[in-house]
Amino acid sequence: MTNNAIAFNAAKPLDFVAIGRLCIDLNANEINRPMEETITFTKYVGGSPANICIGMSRLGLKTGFIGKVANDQMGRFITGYLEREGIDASGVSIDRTGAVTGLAFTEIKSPTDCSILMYRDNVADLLLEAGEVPEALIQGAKMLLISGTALAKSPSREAVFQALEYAKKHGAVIAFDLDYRPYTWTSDEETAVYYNLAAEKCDIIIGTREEFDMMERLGNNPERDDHITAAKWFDHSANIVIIKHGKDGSIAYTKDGDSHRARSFPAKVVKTFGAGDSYAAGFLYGLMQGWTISASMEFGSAAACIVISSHSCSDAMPKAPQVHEHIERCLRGEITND
Ligand SMILES: Nc1ncnc2c1ncn2[C@@H]1O[C@H](COP(=O)(O)OP(=O)(O)O)[C@@H](O)[C@H]1O
Ligand SMILES: O=C(O)C[C@@H](O)[C@H](O)C(=O)COP(=O)(O)O
Repeated sequence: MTNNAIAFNAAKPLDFVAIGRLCIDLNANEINRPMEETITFTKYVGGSPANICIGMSRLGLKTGFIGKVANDQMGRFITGYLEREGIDASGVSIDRTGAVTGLAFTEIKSPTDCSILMYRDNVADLLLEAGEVPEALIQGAKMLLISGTALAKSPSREAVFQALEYAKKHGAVIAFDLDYRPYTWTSDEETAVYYNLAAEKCDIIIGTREEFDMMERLGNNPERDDHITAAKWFDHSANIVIIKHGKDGSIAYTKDGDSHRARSFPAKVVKTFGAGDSYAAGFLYGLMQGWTISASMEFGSAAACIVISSHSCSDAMPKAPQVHEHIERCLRGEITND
């Protein structure tokens, strides 16, 4: 059960470092209601790359984070949480300009009808500068994860490209979770340009069908064919491209011409957000254990299933035995859909 698609440098002390947004999720307590009627929320650390990093740490890996937080109670809540989770937060800078922490208010109208109301004016995470990216942290890491939202604005855009350069220089495997959030971007053309420029440098690219559509702008792939989508990236740096299809599962393509499908597991869904982050954490963890692509995808799908059956994203990230047990229980037919 080994994978030959990606080789990690075992001599490096840190398994995984992520760069990008650190935010707050305020998840509705009164579920199955529109936001207009929601009164109370529970606060969690959020932001897609933060969730993935927390997931990797919970699974037992040595992790670090590179980002920027507001110089206030929210910023300190985030860094305190990262440290308690065992994440090296030495790469997290503190804003000195009066910027604020991004907030994501989640609306849970039904298990399938969820949306997020984002407050992202003057947010600290997009102010991370290239000069604040610690080369030593990336040099010491087996894998770097980047996330698309950090490309939306300067200076965090340049910070991501700086991190990519350090990762290339020091031989870290680069994973890209597309994490496309339209509200952060101003033009479709600009979005596609920067996503494509970053993706060219990455070994592993993970995104939903819709996210890849945004990058292709349907130009050469009007049928939205997953294989055509993936093939393009093998002419650049990619070894693995994963296209996610929500409840319909996911498909991975590898540079050697193989493809692997993963089904989703049955779930008692509370809300759908957090699926992608937990899937990425579980999948990348599996790869780092040397598992096959299929076994890693199965593990990611089960981790996603656990998180969407819970109220939070970050706080619900499972430990490895919990994911294995979940797979066993699903295989025994003990967990069914709603
Ligand atoms: N309703 C669901 N039931 C069970 N698993 C799901 C469901 N939605 C998503 N998943 C799992 O999470 C993975 C990622 O979800 P997806 O919705 O494609 O990503 P994102 O959250 O980034 O939009 C899927 O491949 C699947 O394994
Ligand atoms: O990424 C954010 O800013 C919000 C997240 O913390 C949020 O909980 C979420 O949307 C998770 O995203 P997904 O895993 O892609 O569904």
